Order: sequence, then structure tokens, then C-alpha cells
Amino acid sequence: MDLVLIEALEVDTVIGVYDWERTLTQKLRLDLMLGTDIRAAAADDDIARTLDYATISARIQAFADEHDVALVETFAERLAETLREDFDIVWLRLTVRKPGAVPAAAAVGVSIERGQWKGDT
Ligand SMILES: Nc1nc2c(c(=O)[nH]1)N=C([C@H](O)[C@@H](O)CO)CN2
Repeated sequence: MDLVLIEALEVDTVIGVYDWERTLTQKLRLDLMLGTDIRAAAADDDIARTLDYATISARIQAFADEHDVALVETFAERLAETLREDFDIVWLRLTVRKPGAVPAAAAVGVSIERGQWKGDT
């Protein structure tokens, strides 16, 4: 399987378990590996035959604008579900970091994999 990458994508969203977090937007930093087969797109040199990382990045910011949840776990799970519904993504790894949430750490967050990894094609 091949991968389309989106690294260190920053989005603003309302997220957090504490009352003060409900009143502001915070930055999340996202890394995505999107499983697909790039051969048809490469053969035809055609954006329509691959996962368009620009379109997907815009969709992620729209998702962040529309959603307001407590946990980064919820954000990650619902975003993965949305992307897999909206695009032809057979497998993905999504890492969501919340920089600054724990001042002593560079970032904290979650990483999930969803879908079926297809090897040796
Ligand atoms: N596993 C998690 N732990 C914590 C989360 C979270 O989303 N997942 N969130 C918080 C607070 O919102 C924190 O980020 C505020 O600084 C604490 N722990």
C-alpha cells in the first residue's frame, strides 16, 4: 500500500475537559498517513485519481470548526470516521497532538489507526 502524507497540520478548535477550555479555541497539530494506491494517479498524472492532500487538509479544518468536544480521543475518532466516509481511504494513521496542554511536555495527544492495512500490492 502507498501513503499520502499530511504532517504537522495545525487547526484551531474548541476542545478540552475544563470549563475555561469551552470559552476559547486551541491549536491541535495533526499528522496523517493515508493509505491508498498511487499508481493510477502516477500513470495518468491525474489529481482526480489520488487523495488530494489540499482538499483533505481543508476538510480537516472545516471539521475542527464544526466540532466542539472534550477529549482529543473523541476528536481523533470522529475525524477518522469522517475522513474515511468522505474519501477513499482504506487505512489511516492519525496522530492528534495538543501542544502546550502539559507545559512540561512538548506535546500530548493520541495516535490511532483505522481501516485495513493492505501490504504487498
Ligand atoms: N487522555 C486525555 N487526557 C486529557 C485530555 C484529553 O483530551 N485526553 N484533556 C485534558 C485537558 O483538556 C487538558 O488538555 C487541558 O490542559 C487533560 N487530560
